[in-house]
Amino acid sequence: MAFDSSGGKCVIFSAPSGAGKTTIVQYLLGKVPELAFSISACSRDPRGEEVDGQHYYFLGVEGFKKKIEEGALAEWEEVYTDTFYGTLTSELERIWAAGKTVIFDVDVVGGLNLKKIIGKNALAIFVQPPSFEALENRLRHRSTESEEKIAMRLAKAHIELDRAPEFDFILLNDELNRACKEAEAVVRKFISE
Ligand SMILES: Nc1ncnc2c1ncn2[C@@H]1O[C@H](COP(=O)(O)OP(=O)(O)OP(=O)(O)O)[C@@H](O)[C@H]1O
Ligand SMILES: Nc1nc2c(ncn2[C@@H]2O[C@H](COP(=O)(O)O)[C@@H](O)[C@H]2O)c(=O)[nH]1
Repeated sequence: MAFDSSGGKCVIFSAPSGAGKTTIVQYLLGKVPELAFSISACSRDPRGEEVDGQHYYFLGVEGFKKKIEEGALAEWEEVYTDTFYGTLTSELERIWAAGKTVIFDVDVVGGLNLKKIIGKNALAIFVQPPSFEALENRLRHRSTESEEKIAMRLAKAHIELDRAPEFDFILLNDELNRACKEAEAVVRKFISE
């Protein structure tokens, strides 16, 4: 579906699974009131404490495919086999209508697609883990995925790490507090420009 990408600003956080983008995005939402989170649609079931309409719109596979048919998604992807994720155009419109800057937590291909769609109104940030070993440890210690899913995410991470130079800014997430402060400074500057 075509939509007016000049309606407001966007900050996109992308990274391989486990790099820490959700942690940093949640920190920013607590610190920068001009930001509002783009709640993605997805086809998977809620995990742990996740709430429908807060963490994701949990549509199931059929519900998600219906949104594709309706042209309701600005971008979407089958991020892992049989699991669809995407950005509803209505989310962007809702947030921009409220006069806020959209903040995204999306995978690397989704982030680059959004950067292309939104153009100069987007700041695309790649969250870089300090090493591949650190990424693997973070994913394991989070204890949310099966071994099979961890292996799938790590295989994808190899390809995603090579795409870091295509982003506007590479944020090293070594020490979390330092990385959050740096992210906050970069985002505040972008919003004020
Ligand atoms: N700088 C850091 N040092 C150590 N642990 C961290 C750091 N940043 C995040 N973590 C931890 O690493 C794990 C992965 O972080 P997070 O869930 O934010 O990653 P993600 O990139 O959003 O992954 P996904 O794409 O799967 O949602 C979490 O348990 C988080 O607490
Ligand atoms: N292309 C998109 N990717 C998205 C979107 N929302 C989330 N994601 C990414 O999917 C994976 C898996 O997430 P998880 O919650 O199952 O761990 C992760 O990399 C997310 O960032 C989206 O709208 N579009």
